[in-house]
Amino acid sequence: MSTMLEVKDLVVAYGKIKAVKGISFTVDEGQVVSLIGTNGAGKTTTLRTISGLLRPASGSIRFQGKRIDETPAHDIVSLGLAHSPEGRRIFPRLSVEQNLLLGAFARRDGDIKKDLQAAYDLFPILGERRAQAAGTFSGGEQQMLAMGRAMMSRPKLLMLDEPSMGLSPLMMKTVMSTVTTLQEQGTTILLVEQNAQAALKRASKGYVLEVGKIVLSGTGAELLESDEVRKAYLGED
Ligand SMILES: Nc1ncnc2c1ncn2[C@@H]1O[C@H](COP(=O)(O)OP(=O)(O)OP(=O)(O)O)[C@@H](O)[C@H]1O
Repeated sequence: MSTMLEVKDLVVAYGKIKAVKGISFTVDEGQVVSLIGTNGAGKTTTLRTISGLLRPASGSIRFQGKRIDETPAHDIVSLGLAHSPEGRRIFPRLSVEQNLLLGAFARRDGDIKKDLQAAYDLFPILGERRAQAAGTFSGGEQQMLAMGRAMMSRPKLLMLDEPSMGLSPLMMKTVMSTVTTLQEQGTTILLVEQNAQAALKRASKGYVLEVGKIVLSGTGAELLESDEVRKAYLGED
């Protein structure tokens, strides 16, 4: 299995405050890798840095062997790395379809219609409501839209920032089972979650982030069984 993403000794700071304090991890092709941690652990900061929206203070990020830590964000999308952000960040006044098309901005080929259909196959509600203003969608529907939009760039690696946040258990199940579907279709996934159970169940590999440092790693199953994870993240005594 080849390494798709390699993050090495990554440090990210906001002014004098270090939010990420020297983390290293890898994502292999075809895997779902989960990064879990509580509020403020540095999960979003890590994803935003990989996407090129923030610059590291030190360390390196390689995507398919190529360093990307100085590459502009739009070029990173073109290389095949997409980010579905926390809080979804959809465009509320635009229609569902217009939002999806924005996800294809970096594409130059002519298959965009086919990919729209693939997004509608993945989440039928997006197709049924393609002309509806996205701002009128529920939280779960907006999450589906954000994932569909990220898939429109045909990513090799999809990064999902807390897709389960604020969703009903049923909606969460739908969104999470899509993670498995996308993996089966050949997409590699880096999943950031506070919901350790949902994220680790699906993960080939997981990392636990605490105040900017990786404190534990292992297979998803190993982490779900570990006492530390059970106590801190699954609320067990
Ligand atoms: N723009 C910013 N300016 C200053 N500090 C920031 C900024 N964004 C995040 N931080 C700080 O960096 C740390 C890591 O934040 P980050 O959002 O990466 O955590 P997180 O693990 O994604 O948390 P959450 O699950 O709450 O989203 C926190 O202490 C946060 O307050």
